[in-house]
Amino acid sequence: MNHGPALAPRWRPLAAARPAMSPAWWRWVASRDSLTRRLIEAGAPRRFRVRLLDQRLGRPRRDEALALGMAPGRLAWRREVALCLDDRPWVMARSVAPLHGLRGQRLAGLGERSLGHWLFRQPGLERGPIEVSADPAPFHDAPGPWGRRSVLRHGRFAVLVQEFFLDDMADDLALPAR
Ligand SMILES: C=C(O[C@@H]1C=C(C(=O)O)C=C[C@H]1O)C(=O)O
Repeated sequence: MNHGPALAPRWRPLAAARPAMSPAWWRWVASRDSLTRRLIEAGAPRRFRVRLLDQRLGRPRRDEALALGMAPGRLAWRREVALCLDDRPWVMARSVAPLHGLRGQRLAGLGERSLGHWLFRQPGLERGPIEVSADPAPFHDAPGPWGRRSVLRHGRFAVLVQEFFLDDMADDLALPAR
């Protein structure tokens, strides 16, 4: 699902996006607990599944490196997934973790298990500020109302999680367009 270099999304603080956001979408975009869990609950009885699209070591995009405070030339672990309900993608997610924090972590073995499922069981997990974009995912061409990103940390481990909600999710849950 990679379409080569795409424009970086323009990110704004969550609060700046609020006036343009419906209360229904605000509840999704501003939530700070596990999105995986929320999708499973909201999607029931549909079956939740993580579809692994790409997972490899590589350089972060420039905007990603900046968000993580890492030098852009350094290697990071990158993972792109579609979070699906009954095989319909509802959210496209791309996660980027600097390699130097990865010691002892077993992310490569995650496969089609949810990153959030593992992450939110880690003690002392902290989530940084959420930023929002109305631009489409730069790694996938399905349209959607909102994207968001934040850095999650525990100990030396940091991961930038970027999640783009798709129009199909809005349709299935009868959410407003924005
Ligand atoms: C960060 C979470 O994990 C979700 C699962 C992901 C994965 O498996 O790669 C990526 C982004 C998430 O939305 C979460 O559940 O909040």
